[in-house]
Amino acid sequence: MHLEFGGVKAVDGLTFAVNEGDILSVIGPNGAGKTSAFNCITGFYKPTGGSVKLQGDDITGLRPSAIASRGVSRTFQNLRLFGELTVLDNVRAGMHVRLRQNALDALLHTPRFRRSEREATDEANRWLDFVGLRGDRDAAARNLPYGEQRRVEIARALARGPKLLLLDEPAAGLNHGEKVELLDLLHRIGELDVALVLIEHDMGLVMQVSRRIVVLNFGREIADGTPEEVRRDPAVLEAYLGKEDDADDATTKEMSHE
Ligand SMILES: Nc1ncnc2c1ncn2[C@@H]1O[C@H](COP(=O)(O)OP(=O)(O)OP(=O)(O)O)[C@@H](O)[C@H]1O
Repeated sequence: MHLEFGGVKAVDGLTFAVNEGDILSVIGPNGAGKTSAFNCITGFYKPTGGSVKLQGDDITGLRPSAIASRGVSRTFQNLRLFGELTVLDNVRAGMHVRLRQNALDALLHTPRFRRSEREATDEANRWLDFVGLRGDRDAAARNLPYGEQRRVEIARALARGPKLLLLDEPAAGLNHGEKVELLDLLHRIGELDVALVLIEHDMGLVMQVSRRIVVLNFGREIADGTPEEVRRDPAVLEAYLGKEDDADDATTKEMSHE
């Protein structure tokens, strides 16, 4: 995949494949092109080269809503909940992509519509249980603490029933306890029929949760391997430390404390 803004190569030849049950992290220094890659996959940007395939179908350059309805869900680096809506409504909003309710049923509040609304509420509650939400589900989303809002965002993305789930810096802004809970949640998502891709700066979390890691630097893929392989890769050490000759231990420490 390639993406250029003017002369800037934001993504310069990234290739990876993920399968259901995979947990893949995309890491790299600030500005490496991670979010740009997510934006290409989800249709927010149109790649200037290459292609994005979902279960064999070419989805390159489709509109974000078309890509979402084919089973690609994401969260954002900065939360994008509907702040005025309740927590439950935020998650139910995620589900309408696939419920395809009939407008006439909705207008007339037919029994079929009421039943489908009840089922949607039950399912939204199950996803909120799954992500471990503790806060009030009938409160406006913006009134929840930050860490809880992040859980709601993940619940909303899961409620869409994705085949591919992209989480952009899910640990950002979380405290230690919340990160421990996130790690557990990510492992449980890994047991669903979902291909999970994370962008994450918290190297402790990345090393513990990922089955595979792709490393980007200046838009280029410089490594792709298991956490152990990537941790020892000289090109990765150089990208993070700016030089190659440091002892492994120093780098490992640096990466895990970022
Ligand atoms: N809309 C845009 N217009 C022009 N340049 C952009 C745009 N979005 C990103 N870039 C540039 O593309 C490059 C990659 O940015 P990107 O945000 O994808 O990096 P990142 O790896 O996600 O960084 P971070 O870890 O800081 O979020 C950077 O040089 C950035 O300045």
